[in-house]
Amino acid sequence: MTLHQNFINGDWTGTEAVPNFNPSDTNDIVGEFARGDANDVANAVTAARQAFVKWAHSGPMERHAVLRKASDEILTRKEELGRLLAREEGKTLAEGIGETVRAGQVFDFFAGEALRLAGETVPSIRPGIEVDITREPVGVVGIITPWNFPIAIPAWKIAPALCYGNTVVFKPADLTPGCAWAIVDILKRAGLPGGVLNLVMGKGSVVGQAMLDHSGIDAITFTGSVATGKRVAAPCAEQMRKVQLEMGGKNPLVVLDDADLDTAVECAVNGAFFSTGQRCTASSRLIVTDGIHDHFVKSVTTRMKALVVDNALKEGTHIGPVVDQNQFEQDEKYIAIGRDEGAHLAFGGERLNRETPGFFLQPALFTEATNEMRISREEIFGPVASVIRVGDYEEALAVANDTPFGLSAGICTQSLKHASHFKRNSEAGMVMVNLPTAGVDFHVPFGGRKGSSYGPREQGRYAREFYTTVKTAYIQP
Ligand SMILES: NC(=O)C1=CN([C@@H]2O[C@H](COP(=O)(O)OP(=O)(O)OC[C@H]3O[C@@H](n4cnc5c(N)ncnc54)[C@H](OP(=O)(O)O)[C@@H]3O)[C@@H](O)[C@H]2O)C=CC1
Ligand SMILES: O=C(O)CCC(=O)C(=O)O
Repeated sequence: MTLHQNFINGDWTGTEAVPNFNPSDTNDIVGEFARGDANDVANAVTAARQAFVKWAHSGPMERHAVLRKASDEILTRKEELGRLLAREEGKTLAEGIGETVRAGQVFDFFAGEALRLAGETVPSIRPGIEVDITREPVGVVGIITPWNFPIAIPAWKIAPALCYGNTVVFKPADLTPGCAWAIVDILKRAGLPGGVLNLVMGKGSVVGQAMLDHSGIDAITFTGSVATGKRVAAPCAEQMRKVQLEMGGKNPLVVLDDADLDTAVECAVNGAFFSTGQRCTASSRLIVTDGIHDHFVKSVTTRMKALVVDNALKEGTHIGPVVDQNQFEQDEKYIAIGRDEGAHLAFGGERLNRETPGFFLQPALFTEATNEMRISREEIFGPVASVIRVGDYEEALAVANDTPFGLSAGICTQSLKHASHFKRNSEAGMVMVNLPTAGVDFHVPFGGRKGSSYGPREQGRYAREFYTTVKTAYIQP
């Protein structure tokens, strides 16, 4: 089996390798991937610092060309890369291809942005002086990504980093190195100079920690759990470097009496269970008013019974496996906690046996849940959702906002008054009306409030707030 090596200073390197398993079929080894260490991180940082001198001053056309070529190749190979994604992460093939397309679109967007770099000239308050405001790259950016969007999240961090003239040390999740390796290989062949993008695969506790400890990294962008996010933030504050954290969610979907039932059910099922519920934007709290509650629960349950949970690569599968044994145990643990707390397991929650040995879990729906229960407050990150019954819109809004998180929030209603009020008063970074809480556009800001996010927004033009630093120059000609 081919060894997929790390990529440092323009060279493939590394001999120690570990197999990467398919969560739909643990007999299937996706590939052998190198595991780096602190020494590799040090070499990658040195290479990135050296390459920064030139890349920071590269012209917009050079950056545009590389990003554009990468986009073209990702889109051309979307079936193959989507299959790799589904095989290593467990999303269905359709979801894997969809995410690959999203990654291609992100590179295309930032290829365009590279041609739109601009500054401002403003008159000074002092006569005869000119003031220029320009943006410069931050330097060497450390990128640490999770397993749940193994091609889209690396894309929406790497593309803006390169677009704005930064160089990169990239550590993907240990569970999903295949997509990360493919993106780096594509960018190398797209003409990126050596050292501009360095890939160090391996464990967070080793490679990620070495990145946090290395003073040669100027900024760190991270997506993952709250616990790790806090570990990333602390040394960044200590060393006064820029940090951007995208973490968990406990996203509410409010369903009001006047909602269109079919729309509400689709939003709930898609938001809560698609991608096996492994999305930080998943709707894990379904907050439903009294009048529609019983119809809603019945219809969601009926819809859940029709979901096919099976091998991610099999045609007809709606829900793939949980990503690995650890996550499976976490999901099972929370299902037990929900029962112990007194919520009613209305459907699902059991392990499923399929033709291939994988981590298949029947999506679970709790009813009679309260917002105080741990299943309503802590991120489970699996196909588990709870229905919380409320009396009216005001109570629904209060419950929706009563959470340590604030990433995405949704409402299903036909009332413009309630939709507008919710849009204004929801304490979340993203609000959806008659749409699932998960599934976002690639060209607009992504991020949340409270415990969900820290630092500037990701994606779209707003990404430049993190990947650039502003310089104000005063000139007396
Ligand atoms: N909100 C979100 O988007 C996501 C949330 N999660 C949540 O996190 C839980 C655990 O998933 P997991 O992937 O382990 O999430 P983590 O937060 O542990 O991992 C995210 C990334 O951080 C790395 N990392 C881990 N420890 C350190 C460290 N000490 N220093 C620097 N980097 C580190 C990981 O490396 P490694 O390769 O070793 O994992 C991975 O690349 C999930 O059950 C879920 O609740 C997970 C993924 C995404
Ligand atoms: O819902 C989406 O489209 C994106 C979700 C995401 O980025 C995440 O789960 O980390």
